Amino acid sequence: MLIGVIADDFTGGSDIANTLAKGHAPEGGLRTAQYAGVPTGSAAPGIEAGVISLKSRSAPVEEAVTQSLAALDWLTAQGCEQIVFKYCSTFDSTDDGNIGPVAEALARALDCRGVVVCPAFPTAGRTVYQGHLFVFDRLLNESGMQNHPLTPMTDPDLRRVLSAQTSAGVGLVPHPVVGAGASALRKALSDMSHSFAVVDAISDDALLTIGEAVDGAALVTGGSGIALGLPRNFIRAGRTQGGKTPFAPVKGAAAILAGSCSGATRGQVAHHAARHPTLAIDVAGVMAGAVTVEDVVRFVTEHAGQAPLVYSSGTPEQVGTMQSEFGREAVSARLDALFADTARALIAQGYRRLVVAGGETSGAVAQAVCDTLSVDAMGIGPEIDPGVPILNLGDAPVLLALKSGNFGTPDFFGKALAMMEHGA
Ligand SMILES: Nc1ncnc2c1ncn2[C@@H]1O[C@H](COP(=O)(O)OP(=O)(O)O)[C@@H](O)[C@H]1O
Ligand SMILES: O=C(O)[C@@H](O)C(=O)COP(=O)(O)O
Repeated sequence: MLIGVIADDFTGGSDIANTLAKGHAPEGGLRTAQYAGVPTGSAAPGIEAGVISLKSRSAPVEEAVTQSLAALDWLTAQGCEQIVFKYCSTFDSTDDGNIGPVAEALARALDCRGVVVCPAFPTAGRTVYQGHLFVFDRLLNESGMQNHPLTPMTDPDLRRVLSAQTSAGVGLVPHPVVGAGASALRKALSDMSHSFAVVDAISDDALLTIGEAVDGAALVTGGSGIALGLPRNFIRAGRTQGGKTPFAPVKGAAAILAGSCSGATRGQVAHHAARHPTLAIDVAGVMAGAVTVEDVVRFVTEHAGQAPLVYSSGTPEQVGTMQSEFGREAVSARLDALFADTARALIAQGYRRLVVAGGETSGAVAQAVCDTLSVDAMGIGPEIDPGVPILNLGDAPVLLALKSGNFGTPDFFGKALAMMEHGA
């Protein structure tokens, strides 16, 4: 294995696995696998990039650090020469962490300084300029992310956000230096006295420059965009040939599960609900024990073949009401468990295609599917929308799409199921 990724959630893991598998034309990508948690055995032969997806984004700090270091150990044991710490392109974190503490622990373990911090993903509208994170034309704190149920982002200055999470120093490599090319950037990084360098990137060209500049660096951190230029370093050095991963479409029972409350998901829910059977979960009913897994599974199976959707997604006001009544963690834990148990039951009944919206939700569902099928590795298929590939699991196989809350066009759910059935 050449590149090892530690992703702080499952949608983020499939986002960067997609980037590594696709690579950049003309070279193509690496043979990539995504893992649900730290695998117990060794990687399958021939895997060149391994992405370990953790559920560490909103875990307690110590747990996030421990999980990440365990992931580092496994990836190092597989021979990885470069480690990427993948966090969200909207830098989702709390005041305590976990981006700062995890990045600091990895930098210490790998003895690195001037480590790149760059969540930019221009294709999805995320750019970094003068150390500030934009989502399309809005600063992060005005993008909707200030209302996130678990990790509200209220400051767009990444230096300030990261500095609040770690005692390690945070510097900036501004746009003009990146624009001057890979050698100038490499020099700026090696001259950096701080542990971390927030690096501006407002285009894919900037990400490719960063990729070239970090050739040989033991640790890089960022969103999925940071991986854009990494496969070609290994391909150009003759370490691998690169190319495209083959994919076999799957017919069979399908369902859509949405626990994300992000703006894009709520639009996708409205779009799909106007055309297909849809169950809006009564969140207070779930908390009171009045709405059960059996109710949800019954709804899905009664509408088999009609692309049924089950969602808990609510507006910031609805989320706020539930959280103040029942507690933030308690609501999330109950809903995540409801979706996971639903997925477990559906897979046991032979469902072959699941589309899931939301990072926490996807983590819970993908883990349940992996457990049910007794697998921990997922193959990477074609990209449905930027940052969201089809994943394949097990021998049958089962296909999954793990959609980040804010990704995808309004017709994403139907498009994902169609692509799973007919191919790209
Ligand atoms: N109606 C709701 N009220 C409160 N919390 C909710 C509601 N619906 C979902 N949640 C919780 O909000 C969190 C959304 O996070 P996530 O699944 O990561 O979505 P995103 O990708 O949009 O961040 C989940 O933990 C989910 O269980
Ligand atoms: O970088 C991104 O935006 C995504 O890969 C990601 O991490 C999404 O997280 P969720 O919004 O929680 O799904």
